[in-house]
Amino acid sequence: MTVNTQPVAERPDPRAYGLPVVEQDQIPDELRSLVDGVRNLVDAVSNTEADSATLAEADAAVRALNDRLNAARREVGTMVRRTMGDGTDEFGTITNVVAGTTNPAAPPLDLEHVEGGVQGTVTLNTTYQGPPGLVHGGWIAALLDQAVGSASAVETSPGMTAKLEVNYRQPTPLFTPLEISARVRSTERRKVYVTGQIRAHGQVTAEAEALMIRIPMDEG
Ligand SMILES: CCCCC/C=C\C/C=C\C/C=C\C/C=C\CCCC(=O)SCCNC(=O)CCNC(=O)[C@H](O)C(C)(C)COP(=O)(O)OP(=O)(O)OC[C@H]1O[C@@H](n2cnc3c(N)ncnc32)[C@H](O)[C@@H]1OP(=O)(O)O
Repeated sequence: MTVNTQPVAERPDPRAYGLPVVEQDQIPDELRSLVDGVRNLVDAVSNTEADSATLAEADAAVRALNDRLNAARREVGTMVRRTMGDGTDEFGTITNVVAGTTNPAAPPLDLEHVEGGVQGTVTLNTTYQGPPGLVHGGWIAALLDQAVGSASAVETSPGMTAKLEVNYRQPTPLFTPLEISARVRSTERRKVYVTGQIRAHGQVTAEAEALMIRIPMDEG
């Protein structure tokens, strides 16, 4: 295996690309709590059988909140910097749909840097449902895409997914802790070959092979 782990200083700084950066630990607790509340709200709305009066009241309240929150919006492309458990810094798009800190549509997934890649656990509710009681295949691919991208970013430097092949081995259940992992297998110039897995109850339900292309360092 050829893995060229690069020091943090050699990784691209989003500011060089004109993107604003927010520090993860400066995101207000109130916003984190709101994100969690809205995530639960999406689940509640998706599944509610409340009466019309209750629905109308909820609709008006949500519309009023939208107006208030939209009065102060972040720039599209805002990045968040977080320091991982092992001291390495990682940049992510703040609203990333799979792992964005401020995105209520993102499942509560935290990928930690481990030897050779990343791993994390997530439990998905009906927001992510495809077949009855099971995770949607597109979301399985999205979780794996995020994991392989993150593994490549922490082991080498950030890049774009050029190719992602997903093998669906077993149905992936909702309401079950899913172990997500990804490892860099080899690198060749800007090409990074990564594999990823999702496990439920210790059994692989889906696996991926991906090719990431690292962002060129001399641009910005
Ligand atoms: C955007 C810049 C912001 C910078 C901010 C700084 C830090 C940010 C930190 C992290 C944030 C960045 C991303 C993380 C966010 C989310 C992660 C989730 C992952 C995704 O959700 S991401 C979206 C889906 N993804 C796409 O939307 C890609 C569309 N696509 C392209 O943007 C280009 O297509 C690209 C970039 C892939 C390559 O373009 P390119 O011009 O840079 O590279 P080039 O063509 O020179 O190829 C170089 C070598 O890769 C080989 N190669 C290229 N493509 C190949 C392929 N498909 N199959 C087999 N080999 C391939 C060539 O054959 C050559 O190989 P060789 O070295 O052997 O000659």
